[in-house]
Amino acid sequence: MVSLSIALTKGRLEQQTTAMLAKAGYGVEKLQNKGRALVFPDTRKDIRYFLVKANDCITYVEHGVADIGIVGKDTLMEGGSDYYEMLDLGIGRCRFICASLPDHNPLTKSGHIKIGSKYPEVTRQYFLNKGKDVEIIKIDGSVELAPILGLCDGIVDIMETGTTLRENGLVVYDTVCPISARAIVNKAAFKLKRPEVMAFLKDLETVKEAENVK
Ligand SMILES: Nc1ncnc2c1ncn2[C@@H]1O[C@H](COP(=O)(O)OP(=O)(O)OP(=O)(O)O)[C@@H](O)[C@H]1O
Ligand SMILES: O=P(O)(O)OC[C@H]1O[C@H](OP(=O)(O)OP(=O)(O)O)[C@H](O)[C@@H]1O
Repeated sequence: MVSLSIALTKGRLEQQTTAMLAKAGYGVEKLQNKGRALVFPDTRKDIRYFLVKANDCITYVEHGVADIGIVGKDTLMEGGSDYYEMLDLGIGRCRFICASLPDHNPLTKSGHIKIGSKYPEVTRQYFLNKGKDVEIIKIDGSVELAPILGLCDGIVDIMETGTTLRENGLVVYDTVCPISARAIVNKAAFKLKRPEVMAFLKDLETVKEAENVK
């Protein structure tokens, strides 16, 4: 049996995660040159990686199929809690923002407001803390469209470069919180495979610190 199983989030985090693993000395060539395969043995260490959607990364870790998962803080904030969040990797940096059309600040609008988001729990918590009477409309993508078409008074979404908001004429009214990728660990694996888990996290932390020094 392999010593560690690691679930990696596919998509935007994939390339930065594999680059970090390569810098840490892991054998991720198969991940870097993949076709449609989903499971990848490390070519140097007793590790296997698999690529999953962000929400599924948490599920695999919670069920112990993955000992470790690499996933965005946005996904962790939205659901699941049966794992240990061990390390901020400092990659996949972006932020949650509240945005809308110019002169349509949902934060200063009185009474009932409608907010569109892919992240209903993050949105609920954010507006609850602000004491607003909010109705959340769950949207699965192209969230910026919703206030433009009048579906809602504003959105809570991820912003990285700001290009999507700008090109759609929306403005940021507030930053909810910063986001970056985290390493999460299965609770049983943390006890039963502690030396392997800690060695892996230490290797990634060393790369993160070296990058910060640059
Ligand atoms: N500009 C960005 N937009 C969205 N996510 C980003 C961005 N920059 C970094 N991320 C991080 O990358 C993770 C994966 O995002 P990605 O868009 O690839 O997958 P997704 O949210 O499942 O979307 P899709 O359903 O389009 O595949 C996010 O959860 C977030 O932590
Ligand atoms: O600030 P920017 O650099 O423009 O990035 C932010 C955009 O990227 C994400 O969408 P994504 O591309 O994942 O597509 P989606 O709308 O289908 O979620 C996010 O929801 C924003 O729309």
